[in-house]
Amino acid sequence: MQTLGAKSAADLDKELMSEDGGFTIDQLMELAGLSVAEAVYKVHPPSKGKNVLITAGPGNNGGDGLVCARHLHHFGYTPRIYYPKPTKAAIFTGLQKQLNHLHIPFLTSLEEFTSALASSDLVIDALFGFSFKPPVRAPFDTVLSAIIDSKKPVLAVDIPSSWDVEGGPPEQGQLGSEFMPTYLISLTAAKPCVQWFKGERHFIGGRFLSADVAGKYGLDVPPYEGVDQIAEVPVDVSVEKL
Ligand SMILES: NC(=O)C1=CN([C@@H]2O[C@H](COP(=O)(O)OP(=O)(O)OC[C@H]3O[C@@H](n4cnc5c(N)ncnc54)[C@H](O)[C@@H]3O)[C@@H](O)[C@H]2O)[C@@H](O)CC1
Ligand SMILES: [K+]
Repeated sequence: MQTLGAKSAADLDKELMSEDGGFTIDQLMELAGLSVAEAVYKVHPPSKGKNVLITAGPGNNGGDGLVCARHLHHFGYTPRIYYPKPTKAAIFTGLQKQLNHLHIPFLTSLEEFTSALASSDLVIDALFGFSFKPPVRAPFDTVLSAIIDSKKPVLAVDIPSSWDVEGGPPEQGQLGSEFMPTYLISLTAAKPCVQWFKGERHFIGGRFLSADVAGKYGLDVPPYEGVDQIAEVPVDVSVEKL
């Protein structure tokens, strides 16, 4: 599988959002969050349990989680969000307003989060993506530990939180070394750390890349079907870094 290394991923983002590329971050985040919600529907349709807990971090990975929560509501789920460090930039405050209008609860304390975790059917890990720098700092250390200890099924957004985009899980003994989400959705393209992913199912959400841009970065376009924003790809494959 071809994967985007840290530098290529950054270059691709820059290109997409350049004057010539024409995309905005709001658009890419919306597409990302929609892809995540579609992946939820594939791995865990509402008939398997509607309680989805979204854990959102302070950066754009967390923003993907917020967008996903909105779509999940419209897909018939009962999302709840733990967003302990809300970001003040307009894109995030706008998403929070949208969620408030839908009466989607933001859990306000660690106690509320812990209790919601116990009763959730699926957890969305939207804590950190490709800009994570170890080690995990408070309060997210407690959040990630609780998710791991809960043994609930987890769908990780873009990168399992605490993993390095190229290096994969942290060293033995560090928080996250034992973190193996059940499901993963890679956004735009898979990253090299997918070689350590041994969960059940892996999806790519990048059905907006032009053939020209995919070709320029050497990316294979996965087999998107129908109106799907996502395509499932095999787990446990060998990886080539672009
Ligand atoms: N083109 C893009 O840049 C897009 C990115 N998207 C998503 O955005 C992600 C990357 O977003 P960002 O670059 O904002 O960063 P991340 O969301 O990966 O994380 C960075 C944030 O986490 C904090 N942080 C980093 N290390 C930490 C640690 N050890 N303990 C506690 N906090 C820590 C930083 O202060 C920063 O607020 C991608 O993985 C993807 O999910 C999507 O929204 C779509 C478009
Ligand atoms: K994540």
